[in-house]
Amino acid sequence: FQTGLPQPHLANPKIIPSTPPTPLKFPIIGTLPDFLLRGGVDSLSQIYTDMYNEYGSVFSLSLMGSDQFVLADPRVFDQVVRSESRYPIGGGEDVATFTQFYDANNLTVAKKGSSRGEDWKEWRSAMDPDMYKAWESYMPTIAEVARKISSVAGREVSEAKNIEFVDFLSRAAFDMFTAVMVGQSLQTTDNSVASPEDIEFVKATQAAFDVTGRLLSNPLDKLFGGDLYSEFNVNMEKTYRFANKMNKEAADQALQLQQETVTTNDESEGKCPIKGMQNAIKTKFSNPSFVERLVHRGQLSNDEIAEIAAPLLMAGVDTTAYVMSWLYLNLASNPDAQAKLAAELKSVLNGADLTTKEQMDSLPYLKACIRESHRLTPATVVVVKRLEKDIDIVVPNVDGISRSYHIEAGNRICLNLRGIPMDPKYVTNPTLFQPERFLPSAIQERKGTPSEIMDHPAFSDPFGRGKRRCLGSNVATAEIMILAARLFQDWEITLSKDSVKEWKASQKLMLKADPYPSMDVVRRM
Ligand code: HEM
Repeated sequence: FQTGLPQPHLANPKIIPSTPPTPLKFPIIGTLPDFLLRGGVDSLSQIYTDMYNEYGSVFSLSLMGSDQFVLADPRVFDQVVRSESRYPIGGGEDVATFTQFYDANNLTVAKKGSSRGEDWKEWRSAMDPDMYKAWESYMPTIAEVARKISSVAGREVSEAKNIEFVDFLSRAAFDMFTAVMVGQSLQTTDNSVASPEDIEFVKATQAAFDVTGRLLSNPLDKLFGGDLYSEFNVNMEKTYRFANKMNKEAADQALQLQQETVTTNDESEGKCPIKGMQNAIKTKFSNPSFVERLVHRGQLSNDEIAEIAAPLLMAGVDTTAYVMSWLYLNLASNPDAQAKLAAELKSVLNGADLTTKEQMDSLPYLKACIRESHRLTPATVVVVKRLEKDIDIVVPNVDGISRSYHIEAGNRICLNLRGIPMDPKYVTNPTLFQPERFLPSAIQERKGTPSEIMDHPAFSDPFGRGKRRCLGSNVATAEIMILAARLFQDWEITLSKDSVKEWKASQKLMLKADPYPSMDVVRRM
């Protein structure tokens, strides 16, 4: 790799059409034997590092009919992102458990989110304003929930030992996201108030999510996973029913309130409905929830708003929990980094909640911890794009020669998050958790050097690239930062003395430390 890569095009005679190196490939099972020999899904992280070390910047693998073309360089990967049409294919389309459930239950609006073409575009345009763009407005709500979560963390995890810290994080993700969605938190982190029905809801959602992960990532479960499909359906049904009811009640309430307010204002505003509506929104909904915003926007019916609850919860809760689980594991394993973070939080927030973007921007060490956690322990090993049309990918100047690779529509192109980010040529001491490498001064220092590649946006977060980038990326980032800002101001989070000392990154729907060590949550002095 070189910095400032030239960007040759295919007419350049120095570009050699090539095929990517790949392990021995068999009919139907593809490169599965090599994959299993390298350790299979339980060694996924290591496999992508090992293959990068063995094959270099480009290689391919093929698991049970699913071909992957794996790139190390984000600038090369961006050729795929730049070639996206108006309607790129999203990852959701491959999640068969969900799409089959939507089909079987005739859930047309939910299905649109993981489809493509105009259906997806219409769905995404209905969601974007109130989720992707309005993220900042949810910060105070999230901060209020984070405060409640933090107030019971020590009791629930360490004193009463009601719950392991990693499960506490999952429930925290639930509490925060339901508050964004319907305006009030389910408070599943607090055993003294959580209803058994709510806890059941969390468990069913996690179970559906985990089964989906096994079916998606384990090529053997894909073949022999009949029972897993029925396990998925049982849990998904529970989740769907609960989430649907939660959203429908919130939407109906919002609509009723809106109608009442409009009527009241009609009387005082001489029956001007627009003025009445504006007043309704100003007075009754000074900080509306996502569902209330959708109701006010009037693009979707209340039944449609209810239908999207389960898919969004599925997409938004456990994903956030997985990412947080690595962040807290890294900070518990590196007490010095945690102490520096606590010092930054104290000096910037001085006990206050994190409620504004300006505060967020004044917490460079917290941002660096999140960024470094994503480098060292990403929740997924690759960023994936499925091709809508054939493409010729040009990989410039490997061995002094540029190569082009013709990849056909329908195949997957991946950016390897375990290649360059773990390569000592680009990152010093890559196996260590060192947030300092992502402080603004360090980023500035590596400008113009080969290591600058680490600061490419495709490496910077786990939310994907291009038009199908995660709908909830901004809200999830806010949730992660706000909760960390609260918990690390209030508590010291450490690995329990008798806890396991080693774990591996095991593949569920995303990677999770397995076994996840026990943690203690002790009041910070
Ligand atoms: C840290 C937490 C999260 C991670 C790591 C994550 C990851 C991702 C990734 C990688 C994609 C892109 C898939 C693709 O390229 O097709 C995606 C899409 C999506 N995410 Fe997230 N996500 C997170 C949180 C959330 C939240 C909170 C929501 C709730 C709104 C959400 C809703 C979605 C939806 C609806 C899509 C599909 C977007 C589309 O196809 O247009 N995610 N997510």
